[in-house]
Amino acid sequence: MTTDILSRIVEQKRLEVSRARERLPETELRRLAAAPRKRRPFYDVLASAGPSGVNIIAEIKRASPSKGVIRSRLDPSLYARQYEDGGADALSVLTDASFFHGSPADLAQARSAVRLPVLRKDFIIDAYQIFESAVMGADAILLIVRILSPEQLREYMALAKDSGMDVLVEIHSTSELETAVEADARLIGINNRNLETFDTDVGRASAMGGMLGPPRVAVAESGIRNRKDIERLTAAGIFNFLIGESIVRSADPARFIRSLKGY
Ligand SMILES: O=C(O)c1ccccc1NCC(=O)[C@H](O)[C@H](O)COP(=O)(O)O
Repeated sequence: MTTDILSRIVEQKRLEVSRARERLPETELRRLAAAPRKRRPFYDVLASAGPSGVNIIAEIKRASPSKGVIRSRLDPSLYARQYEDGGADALSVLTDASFFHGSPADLAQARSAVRLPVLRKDFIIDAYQIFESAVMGADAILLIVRILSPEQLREYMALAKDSGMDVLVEIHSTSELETAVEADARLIGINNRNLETFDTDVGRASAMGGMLGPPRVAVAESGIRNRKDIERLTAAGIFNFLIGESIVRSADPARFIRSLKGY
């Protein structure tokens, strides 16, 4: 059942976008997206390591295709505040409802509770979703190389930039890394999760992290469980970490984030 998870997610997104277009035409959404909004810098925060030498993007994640429900009764404002108290440098919020039980409201609530920049984590396959992200108040969006053509990747990066949002470009392989570099992505997320088996292997990010240098900044994503994983990756030159499940499952997220940062 896992083999085709990304195709199933993409198929569902196509349906959702076409329904959303019926409710709110793209011309109207674009008009709303053009309204000036103050965005918080995402790339700038992650471009250099803070005093701990480690930046954590802490994720609000209720459920996932690989693990089912992780934490159903999750108050996004409360979690966001705990993440900020623990020293998280940015937030990631899953807004997909069908597979991750998230919502745009989760993003809005989390963002309004803290001063951290917020990444909208979703599966963007249509320009409509970029305007949606801008209206939602996202400071950055995720673009996944595997589900976009190189032309779409460039176009969506430009649209995000026009709306003042940063972009995290996600890759799973060296050939996708080439596509990201050709599109001139500055923030590149190396996903440790194998989407066929759902296994995670931090060795994937540690192998590819060394291939990136300034102004390109690497973010290790998925399967990071403890300080030991972080140390392994910092030794490979990576200092940004996007972490969901292990933070959400911990009894004390603030304390857990401190421990990830080595405090
Ligand atoms: O988390 C999943 O099961 C998953 C399955 C298919 C596509 C994407 C998936 N996750 C999205 C993410 O990118 C993660 O939430 C993020 O990297 C954090 O991962 P983790 O720390 O392992 O929760």
